[in-house]
Amino acid sequence: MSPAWWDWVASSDSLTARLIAAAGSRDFRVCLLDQRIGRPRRDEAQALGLPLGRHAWLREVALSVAERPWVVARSVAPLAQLRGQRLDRLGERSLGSWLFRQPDLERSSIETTHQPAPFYPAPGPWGRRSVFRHGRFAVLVQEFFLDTMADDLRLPPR
Ligand SMILES: C=C(O[C@@H]1C=C(C(=O)O)C=C[C@H]1O)C(=O)O
Repeated sequence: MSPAWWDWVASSDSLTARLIAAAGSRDFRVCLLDQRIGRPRRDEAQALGLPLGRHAWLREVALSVAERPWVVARSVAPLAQLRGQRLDRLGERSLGSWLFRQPDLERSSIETTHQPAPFYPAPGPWGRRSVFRHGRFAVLVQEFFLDTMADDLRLPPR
């Protein structure tokens, strides 16, 4: 992995904050693609230790700069621990804006992939996923960096 991509893919602080900084004077927006209660994919359920077939909160967004999607993300949270967080009201506020306010937030190690986002038909060099935990709450966050971001920031191919 090139150092330029390592700075993005391996970063453990807020991706939203990094994208806003990289956007400079260009508009940044969280575009809500889908948010519902549904069944996670097998790999998502396994990452969360969730029994197969169990329902979860699913959220898909595109993090866009000047109307161009740079990152698409899909987050999965088991329903049982979703008491009181009211994440269904997030709308187009970043999930990170809530997560990184939690004082005891923990993040698992970050796994990477070259596979494109299964929920969004756009190519990109890297994807990553990690599990955030706050008390009993857990959310799997999967983020896919797109070629549009590489082009706009003149990042290397990988
Ligand atoms: C976890 C973060 O939140 C970002 C925002 C998301 C959302 O609004 O659904 C999902 C994944 C992240 O890219 C972050 O900013 O690091």
